[in-house]
Amino acid sequence: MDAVRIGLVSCSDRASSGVYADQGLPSLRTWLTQALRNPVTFEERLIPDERSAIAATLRSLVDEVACDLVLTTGGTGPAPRDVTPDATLDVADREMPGFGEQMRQISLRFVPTAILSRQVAVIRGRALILNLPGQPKAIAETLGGLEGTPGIFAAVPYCLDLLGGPYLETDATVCKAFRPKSALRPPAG
Ligand SMILES: Nc1ncnc2c1ncn2[C@@H]1O[C@H](COP(=O)(O)OP(=O)(O)OP(=O)(O)O)[C@@H](O)[C@H]1O
Ligand SMILES: Nc1nc2c(c(=O)[nH]1)N[C@H]1C(S)=C(S)[C@@H](COP(=O)(O)O)O[C@H]1N2
Repeated sequence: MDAVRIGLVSCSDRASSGVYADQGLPSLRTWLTQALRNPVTFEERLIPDERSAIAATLRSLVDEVACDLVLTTGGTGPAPRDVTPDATLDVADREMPGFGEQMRQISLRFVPTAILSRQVAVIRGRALILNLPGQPKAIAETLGGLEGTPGIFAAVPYCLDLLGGPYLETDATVCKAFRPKSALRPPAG
């Protein structure tokens, strides 16, 4: 099975300064560890809501650390210090608007304020970068979806195929990934 390197970035002034314990990185790591069958190396960063620091972290994770996928959490709202989507667009080669659209649709089933998230997804080089909201419970909600509505992670494996990345295999009880039949490989033992 292909090895995969995943960058996790928690953008939070209060968690990064120790006001509260960060729950963003553990929530991301837990969900991905349960969902993926591939051997995964996580690269974790906890940083304040500073646009230049977030952009530099994303560039480093993709260009130097060679992450195939990067997920951020936090800083997607309208408050002045919520700048994660802006920093993500700063490092983008191309936008993938479907991810943000689908996340807001899913989140609306949980909170009416879901539309306040400006979250984006972009491609940089051969990597996919996804913004998730800061509420720790929003991570499982948006990645995994809910009854009848697939979460956004269902589309990530095929997206990485198309970018020339590793072939991701998921545990279907956590996340049923979709690929066209022509892109399917026989399941690895
Ligand atoms: N990394 C995190 N770890 C734990 N809880 C968090 C984290 N980020 C957000 N939260 C929780 O979600 C709530 C809403 O998140 P939001 O991103 O609006 O935080 P914030 O008010 O911008 O502050 P900060 O950026 O300092 O976390 C916070 O009040 C906090 O309870
Ligand atoms: N699934 C989910 N999405 C959510 C939320 C949530 O609790 N669950 N909170 C919303 C709220 S209240 C805000 S302000 C935006 C932005 O949050 P952020 O600044 O923490 O990224 O995400 C929204 N999306």
